[in-house]
Amino acid sequence: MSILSETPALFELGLLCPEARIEPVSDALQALDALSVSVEDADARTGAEQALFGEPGLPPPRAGWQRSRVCALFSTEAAARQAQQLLGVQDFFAGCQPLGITPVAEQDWVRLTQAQFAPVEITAQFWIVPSWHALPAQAVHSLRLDPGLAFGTGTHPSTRMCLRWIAGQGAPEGQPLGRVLDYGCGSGILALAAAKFGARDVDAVDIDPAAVQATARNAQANAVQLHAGLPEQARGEYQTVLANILATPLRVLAPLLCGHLAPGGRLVLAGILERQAQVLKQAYAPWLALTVTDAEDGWILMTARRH
Ligand SMILES: C[S@@+](CC[C@H](N)C(=O)[O-])C[C@H]1O[C@@H](n2cnc3c(N)ncnc32)[C@H](O)[C@@H]1O
Repeated sequence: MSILSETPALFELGLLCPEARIEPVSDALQALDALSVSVEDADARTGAEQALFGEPGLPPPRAGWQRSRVCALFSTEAAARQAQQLLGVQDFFAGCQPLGITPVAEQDWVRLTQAQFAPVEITAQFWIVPSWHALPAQAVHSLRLDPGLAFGTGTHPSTRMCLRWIAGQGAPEGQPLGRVLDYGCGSGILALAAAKFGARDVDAVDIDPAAVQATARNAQANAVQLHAGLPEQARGEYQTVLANILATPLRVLAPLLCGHLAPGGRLVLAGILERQAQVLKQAYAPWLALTVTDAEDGWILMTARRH
């Protein structure tokens, strides 16, 4: 298979739907054996384009746009045409409009997807590298991580800042990480990095069971020893507590995270926007004094030592 050959392999049914119809129409398309259903802003790249904001790790605030283009892929033209006919007679289709059925050239989806993920440079010597890429020649330290269901491939500024902080502990001015807790581990990327940079015992926890599984798989792929589990599996005191979540959960988690810090231990928080620094400082003030120690693209890293 080539990345783009001329053979039409699939058929795309396009529909224009108002926001209130997106969910029932998408559900019906899936029930009609669509191979995939995607939703886009029908007014994208026009003056009427609407932004849907969601902080990383959280779903967007709404199911779709005022006018959404819903695209469903079918394996045959007949299946796409039948789906269009069946949808056309449903009550919930009122206000929707078919945009037509178009053949989609056969593509090598795997290669196309892989091509979008390149190695990520954390420091000149520390790289996050997808499994299908060769290691960059200058990579002294590396983690093998593929994009998956759990957050954390090193492309987000918050993750990168945490990774830089961890890598800095391996530098001459750094300090041993000791026992490490990665709270909200996602793919396990911070826990894996901590293990690579000398942590002696690593616990990685997340409320999402898919993240726990991904962390265990990624640990195996990187030949790293760690304990992945749900939050209640964080036990006792740690010399390093890492939490890249978001400002609101981090505020709520202040007593819990500080309760896990050993005397002299260090707390590293990320997932925080510049304007949220003060709120976080106040929330943690009863236990320790957070300071901003790194910043990238409007996101900040906050760290503190427990006395
Ligand atoms: C932004 S991702 C960070 C993933 C990874 N640690 C990184 O640095 O890229 C945040 C993770 O925290 C998890 N999470 C959110 N709220 C949580 C909570 N209250 N307790 C534990 N994990 C939580 C989410 O499921 C998600 O996997």
